[in-house]
Amino acid sequence: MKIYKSLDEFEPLSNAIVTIGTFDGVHIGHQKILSKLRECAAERNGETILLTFFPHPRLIINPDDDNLRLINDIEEKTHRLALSGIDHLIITPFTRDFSNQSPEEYISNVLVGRLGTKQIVIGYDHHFGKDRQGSIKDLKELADIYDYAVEQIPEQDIEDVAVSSTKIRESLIKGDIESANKYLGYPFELTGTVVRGDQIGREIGFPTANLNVHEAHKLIPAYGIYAVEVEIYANMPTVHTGEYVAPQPDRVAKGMAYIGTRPTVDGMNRKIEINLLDFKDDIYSTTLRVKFLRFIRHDQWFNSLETMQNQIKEDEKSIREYFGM
Ligand SMILES: Cc1cc2nc3c(=O)[nH]c(=O)nc-3n(C[C@H](O)[C@H](O)[C@H](O)COP(=O)(O)O)c2cc1C
Ligand SMILES: Nc1ncnc2c1ncn2[C@@H]1O[C@H](COP(=O)(O)OP(=O)(O)O)[C@@H](O)[C@H]1O
Repeated sequence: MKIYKSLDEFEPLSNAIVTIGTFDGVHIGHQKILSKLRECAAERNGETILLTFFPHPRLIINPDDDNLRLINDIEEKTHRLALSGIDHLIITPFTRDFSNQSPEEYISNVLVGRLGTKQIVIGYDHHFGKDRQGSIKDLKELADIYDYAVEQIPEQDIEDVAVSSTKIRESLIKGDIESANKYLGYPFELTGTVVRGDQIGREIGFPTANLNVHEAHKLIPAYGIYAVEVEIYANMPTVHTGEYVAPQPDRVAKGMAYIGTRPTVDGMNRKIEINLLDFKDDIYSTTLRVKFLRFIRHDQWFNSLETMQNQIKEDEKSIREYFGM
């Protein structure tokens, strides 16, 4: 997969098969659309393009909107799209100028002029251009003039996307990781940098890497303890222009993740902390990609560090059992 960080970097193709959208989650609903895209490209001997936006359009149109909760950060999404077999991924900044184009300007400048679209694979509810005035009707009306075909994604497939997104969000918020992962088709992930905490962890025999999640708008699962698999990257490259190279973790480990406010130590802010099993190295400043596999229990207040420590030992037992360790 080739990555472009703006439309300006892209040379129009002679046979572009295009879809457009945010694809947050790249879940099983999205997968169906992406396989449709690949099928269309195979039939026409074309190349697939996915046009997506970063930052998320809602943040540009509504900068005060604090309700956006993303299932993927941009690196996670890119990785998932690469696995889905997309040929060209264009991640274009969603600016006001971009969004102010009329529907026809958008079709002629972007779809035809910039991409070389020969077929657009899109849902009946897709809107584009100034004030979202453009619709699939405009795409169909202008198809002959601009010489491209429109493949409408069946309504049921669009419905499946909405259902999957909703189920994933609701499941994560409840801590139902198994359901979320079923709808994602892969384990839900958090990616972040290891920062310093209060150094209490090592005192109680459970050092915990404190995770500073990269994406400020990322959806964080329910407070509680989880069985996780962790990829450790000394340097995780950020998404850049050119051929996508999947980042290779320097190490992988299994562990227990804690999400909560640490009521036992009078914590105030939400923390995400990971204790890795059978591990004892300094990993400050590394990047962790944490894959959530199972919910173990809710966050709790304990009347002493010792009672909490005993409970954490029980958590460790359950998690080792889960992993068969
Ligand atoms: C498996 C696990 C379970 C935990 N459960 C709780 C809990 O139920 N209540 C709580 O207040 N803190 C809980 N913690 C968080 C600890 O309070 C925290 O790791 C400790 O204060 C160390 O913080 P530090 O990394 O900033 O030093 C848990 C941590 C782990 C690793
Ligand atoms: N098994 C382990 N799991 C997680 N972190 C570990 C482990 N062993 C050593 N460490 C290191 O210890 C740090 C966590 O220790 P801790 O006392 O909890 O300090 P802090 O409060 O700064 O997180 C981690 O950031 C990591 O560098």
